[in-house]
Amino acid sequence: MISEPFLKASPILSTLVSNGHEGYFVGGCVRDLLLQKEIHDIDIATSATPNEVMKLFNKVIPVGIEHGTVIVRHEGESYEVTTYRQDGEYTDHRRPNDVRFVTNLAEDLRRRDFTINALAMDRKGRITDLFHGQEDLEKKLIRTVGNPEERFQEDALRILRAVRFSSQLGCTIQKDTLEAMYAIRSQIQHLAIERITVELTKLFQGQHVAKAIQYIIDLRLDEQLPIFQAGYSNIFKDMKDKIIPLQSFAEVIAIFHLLEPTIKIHDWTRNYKCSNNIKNDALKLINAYHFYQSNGLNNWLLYILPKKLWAGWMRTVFVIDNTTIQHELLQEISASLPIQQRSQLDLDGNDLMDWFPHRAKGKWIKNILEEVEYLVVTMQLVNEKKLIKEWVLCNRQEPN
Ligand SMILES: Nc1ccn([C@@H]2O[C@H](COP(=O)(O)OP(=O)(O)OP(=O)(O)O)[C@@H](O)[C@H]2O)c(=O)n1
Ligand SMILES: [Mg+2]
Repeated sequence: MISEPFLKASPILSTLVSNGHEGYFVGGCVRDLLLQKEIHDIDIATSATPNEVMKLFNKVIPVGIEHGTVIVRHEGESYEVTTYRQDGEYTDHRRPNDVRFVTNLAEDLRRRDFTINALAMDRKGRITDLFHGQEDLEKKLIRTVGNPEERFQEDALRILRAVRFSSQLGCTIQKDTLEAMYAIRSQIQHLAIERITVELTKLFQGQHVAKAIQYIIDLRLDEQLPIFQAGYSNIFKDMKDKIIPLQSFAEVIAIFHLLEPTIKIHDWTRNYKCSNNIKNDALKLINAYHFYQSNGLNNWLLYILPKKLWAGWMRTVFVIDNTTIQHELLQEISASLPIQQRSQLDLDGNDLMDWFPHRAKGKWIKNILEEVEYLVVTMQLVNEKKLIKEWVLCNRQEPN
């Protein structure tokens, strides 16, 4: 029953227990174990106070003592060990205002969002399930622990989490939970945007993303999100029947933009506070998509599209055009490219200045380099300095 990552973490529970405290694996890791899904992080709940936890373990990082969380490092892994607690209200929509430590597991589980996330497991693999979480997992049902309105008022991110879990697990959202989500939905506007972006990323990665998008439309959740708020309800509706699981938020943005070209990539990345990596990847996906639209699959496309974006680009083309592109074809074209990057060109700025000694440095150098690069990549010119020189001297006597 207990799988490898739990075995690796179980000495932490043993240390807690042998020192007179309680310790359990809790939340998402127990849910994912029961679903036989890959476990990414293991969280531990304990009756020990943060100070007690810090005394018991050698390597600790006090990340959020006021919220009861200490990271314990063990055999190269990090584990969040959190004292049993009840959250106060989240008036800033990021963290609870105050946290009250409690002494028993039941009270800690009661403050959690959904029954499927309110499961605990001891080091022997025995499950504590006070709210029929296992039954709901089997029925694939998302249901809040206790009063749904209270749970969503405490943290409106849970509204998006419910939809995200429906995408990841294929769950249906229980009726009362769904009604509360609809009633409380305007609170989403006050959430920190970074938290929303994380949820949307996970939502689009889920195998059942189409189901999640239907919930977004039915509950009109998009009206609470940046940009969509301004009345772009077409975007989710347009993608509903075509969407497939996406890997990165760059693909999500690229698809949003292709469905609503009046909104630029940088509007999405600014509003959703994306990293430069996401922004650059989204721009590359879009450039490659437009180039493909006008020219089809050719050398230049493969030259401008980094290999790490191939899969995302193929998904983008599939969602927008319903066209499947064979990976082997991309592989074949890429392998046949005469150069992979500008530095492999048998020409640089110094060559050009030698060939045109009377011309002042200027934009013409960049223009010729780009032109030659395109000709070489598309096999219209051989990548040999002698031949490139001939071409340049014949064709580019006039500065441009
Ligand atoms: N707004 C939230 C966020 C988290 N939790 C509780 O804290 C646990 C851990 O939170 P987190 O790691 O953020 O989510 P997971 O459910 O573990 O999902 P993931 O697989 O994305 O980590 C959840 O299972 C849930 O019990 C909650 O009640 N309310
Ligand atoms: Mg987790």
